[in-house]
Amino acid sequence: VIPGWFSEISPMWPGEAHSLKVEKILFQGKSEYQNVMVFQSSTYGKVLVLDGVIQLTERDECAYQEMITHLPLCSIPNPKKVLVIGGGDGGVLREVSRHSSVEKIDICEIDKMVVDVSKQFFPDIAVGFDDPRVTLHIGDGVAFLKAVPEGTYDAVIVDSSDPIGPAQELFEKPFFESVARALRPGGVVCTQAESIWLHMHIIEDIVANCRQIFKGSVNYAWTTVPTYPSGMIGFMLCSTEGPSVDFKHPVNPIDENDSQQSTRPLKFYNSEIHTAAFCLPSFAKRAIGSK
Ligand SMILES: NCCCCCc1nc2ccccc2[nH]1
Repeated sequence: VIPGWFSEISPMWPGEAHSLKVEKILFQGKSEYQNVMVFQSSTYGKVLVLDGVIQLTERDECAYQEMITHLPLCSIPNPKKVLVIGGGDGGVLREVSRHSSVEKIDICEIDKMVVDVSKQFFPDIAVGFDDPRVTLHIGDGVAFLKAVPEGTYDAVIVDSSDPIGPAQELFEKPFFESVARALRPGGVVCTQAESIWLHMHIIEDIVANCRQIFKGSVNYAWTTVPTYPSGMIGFMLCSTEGPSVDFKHPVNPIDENDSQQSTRPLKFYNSEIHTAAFCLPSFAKRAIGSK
């Protein structure tokens, strides 16, 4: 351990560790589910850490939040009802609320401490909770989805941490089946789907499960996030049987004159990077291969 530095050491990425210079530790706590820490970094703003794993930094969270939200929502013509599983920091809610067609946003986050800490230390991210369309449920997303009537949502966004910890079940087949049941025909899901550099086997298993469960499109996309291990993270984009969805070509662009564009313009997402996100290096195309 180097004094004044935080290193992200984990058995999920053996032999490597991204480090950030620490100015000051702002919060340390233990919730029912995990250790929670916030620190002021020297160059990436404030940082949220759960069980020693970096979840977001103020400087690069836009890349993750904007892509995980707009890749699905810009791929269908008129999203009305959206469910967020995880996402307790509020960043996905902030991005979903840019879509004026959306009438209802449900969010199910298991750890209340994540919500409270985000509101206290990351107000520009937790601003998402202020939207009147949002209903917050504190609980397990697996149980929440079992109680949801069939065909309720146009889109589900699974903004989870990694498979080791509270989010483990969100990477397993039964959960994907319950997501498919909760979506309307031609509905879409976007999940946090790890890195092709670190977790290709996990991704292959997820893709195989999704190909069995989602009879529409199944695509892997990715974005760069400097403070995530390997500097990138991927997304699984799937649609249910019904009106076809071409994830690679946004049919529902963010309307430029939407209220937030003037006060809070998009920092990362645009329609070109939407399409580019689905381009994969050859080793990943071979392993994931979509027709
Ligand atoms: N090693 C990559 C981790 C990716 C984390 C993404 C993430 N981490 C979260 C924590 C709380 C709420 C929503 C979150 N979304």
